Amino acid sequence: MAFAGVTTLSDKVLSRPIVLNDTTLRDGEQAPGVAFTTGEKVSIARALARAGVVEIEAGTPAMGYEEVTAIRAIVEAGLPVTAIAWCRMRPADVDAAIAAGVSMVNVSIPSSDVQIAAKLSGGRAAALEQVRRVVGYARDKGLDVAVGGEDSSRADVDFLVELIATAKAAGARRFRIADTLSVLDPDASFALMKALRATTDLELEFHGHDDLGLATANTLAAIKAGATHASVTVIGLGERAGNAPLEEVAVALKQLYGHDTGVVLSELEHVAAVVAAAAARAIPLNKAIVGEHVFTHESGIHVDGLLKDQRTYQALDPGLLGRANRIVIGKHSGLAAITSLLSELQLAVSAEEARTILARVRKHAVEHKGAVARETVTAIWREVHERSLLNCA
Ligand SMILES: CC(=O)SCCNC(=O)CCNC(=O)[C@H](O)C(C)(C)COP(=O)(O)OP(=O)(O)OC[C@H]1O[C@@H](n2cnc3c(N)ncnc32)[C@H](O)[C@@H]1OP(=O)(O)O
Ligand SMILES: O=C(O)CCC(=O)C(=O)O
Repeated sequence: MAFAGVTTLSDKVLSRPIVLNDTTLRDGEQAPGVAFTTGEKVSIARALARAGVVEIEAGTPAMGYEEVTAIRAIVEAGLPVTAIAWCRMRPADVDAAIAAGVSMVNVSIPSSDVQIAAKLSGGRAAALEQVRRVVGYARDKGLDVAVGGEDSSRADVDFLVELIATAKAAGARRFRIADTLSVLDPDASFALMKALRATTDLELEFHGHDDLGLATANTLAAIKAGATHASVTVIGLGERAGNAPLEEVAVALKQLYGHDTGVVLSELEHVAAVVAAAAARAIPLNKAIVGEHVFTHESGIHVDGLLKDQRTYQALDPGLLGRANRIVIGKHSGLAAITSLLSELQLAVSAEEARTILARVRKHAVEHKGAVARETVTAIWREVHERSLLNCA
């Protein structure tokens, strides 16, 4: 069966590698009330590695001994991932990252004037000096360095260009453009990334938040404009409304643009379950890609179409994700769904009986709020069928 995608990017854009940096264990854990044990952190890292994720932001060593120990346990698990530690722009944070055993740090610097004024002393010039000093310090210690531009989307663009150039001159390999407060839409994400891409050959990572429900769209736009890396979290776990979900970005890149990030799409449901359990968060039934209901159909017109040709109402192949279509019976069912189910159950039904059964099914769905179980449909069929046999006798 062929499932149609809409390819809007040229092969040239897609042929470069796009790396997803999963920050479930850092920004994801910053979600209110979420607190992973060391065991849970290692299990999540394992599930991510099994899913083909090659970079993870493993935590914030400056938090102290427990966090350093957890990050070290991930590093020592020997997984095929680069574990990155998140640090403030301070040598002491870099020392804590070294104690955690990582080979790469993301050292973060406030980049908007409002954050620089509130969180650092000395203004833009001091921020640039701090980048020179701390990036240089980390490089001298043998670490790979990414610089995180916190609140980049509210920063003055000329200053951002200066910050990126300073990071590069100090030895950083990557700069992260963070839409910390979700002030961008996809057009603005594209324009910002394109403008910055034109100024540097550093790796550029886009870090999108979902306060307006635009994190995935913004991330895709930034990738189209030249981002080499994208921050993601499993089920979008993260500060406030969360981050761009790993499963959405990986599947959208594959489905829309045919781009393979190396993420094993059939593992996404499992990794989502591992993270949801550790975070004590339920996955919404309609959560894109991994929600229980995203391949479930009830409406009569849709089910009739699907029974005739799956392409009518299914663009994303559930098989790509190791999942399958499901049809449920409910208030919105039509005759095609009812007769198809009864035929599958090998229960004979006349056209008139099917109409009566459908009316009873609808009433049951309204009275009991929810899909109507097969056993209930069978019981309704029995009553209706026996009554029509009696009427014929
Ligand atoms: C947008 C983001 O996601 S940013 C990442 C947020 N992550 C976290 O906060 C992780 C969890 N945080 C923590 O455990 C603690 O806040 C710690 C261990 C990091 C720091 O704890 P504390 O020393 O008690 O400081 P506290 O949290 O009260 O304040 C943060 C300090 O870091 C400073 N700071 C904030 N960002 C940066 C930065 N990028 N570079 C340097 N300093 C910074 C603040 O100005 C403040 O400094 P001050 O204490 O001199 O006023
Ligand atoms: O500075 C960074 O590394 C980004 C931090 C972050 O999580 C954010 O800004 O949303």
